[in-house]
Amino acid sequence: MLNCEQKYLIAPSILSADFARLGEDVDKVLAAGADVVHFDVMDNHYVPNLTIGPMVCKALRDYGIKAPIDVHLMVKPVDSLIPQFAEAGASIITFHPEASEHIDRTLQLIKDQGCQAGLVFNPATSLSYLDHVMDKVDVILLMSVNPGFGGQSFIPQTLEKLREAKQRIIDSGRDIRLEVDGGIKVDNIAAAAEAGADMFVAGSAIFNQPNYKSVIDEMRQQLESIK
Ligand SMILES: O=C(CO)[C@@H](O)[C@H](O)COP(=O)(O)O
Ligand SMILES: [Fe+2]
Repeated sequence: MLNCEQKYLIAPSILSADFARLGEDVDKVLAAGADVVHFDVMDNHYVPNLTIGPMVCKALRDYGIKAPIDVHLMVKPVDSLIPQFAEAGASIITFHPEASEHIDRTLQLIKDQGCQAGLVFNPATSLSYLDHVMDKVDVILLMSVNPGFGGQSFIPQTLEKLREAKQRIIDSGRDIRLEVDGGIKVDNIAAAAEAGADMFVAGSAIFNQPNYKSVIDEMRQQLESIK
């Protein structure tokens, strides 16, 4: 599960990792200081790309990965995959509200499986989906790109949406993580944090550099600067 004590969490997206050596690469990024493994699941239906499923999540656990695994489901329908990911060792499962016929039921299903639950908002998806389910949400994930691919550019309007989501979290009085995903780099992570984010997904910014530790250290320095 997520470490609630730690103010900011860095979650490398393994979409940009070396799939031929996935266990080693995930070990390497965790040893470099990452907190959470962000695991992007795409079905070539809800999004135009096809990635990895529960077997790969289980393989990472069997390999010895102990860090929280944050499963970002970009699939439709979602419910049938939830027990499979919980069984495979997922810690957090998030899904897009447009991909579920019954959002409250899907959130409850995730929690019943012993995982933390979250909703994911595309750039043009309204936060009003949160209106009646704040009590069931552990994580709110705002996409700062359209889902489907790594390596896209951060959409600046996300900053205003992060502020709105943060206000909703404050108003709820609950301890909810605010995650941002897409185009996060050393030069914009502080702006996302200032707008309210406290969990940062970064794929290409970390895995496309030879020294993961230096990127993660620079990201933490940026976050330190706004404390
Ligand atoms: O969910 C997604 C894309 O749909 C993300 O998790 C990306 O994989 C992040 O990659 P970068 O934008 O950081 O390269
Ligand atoms: Fe993601």
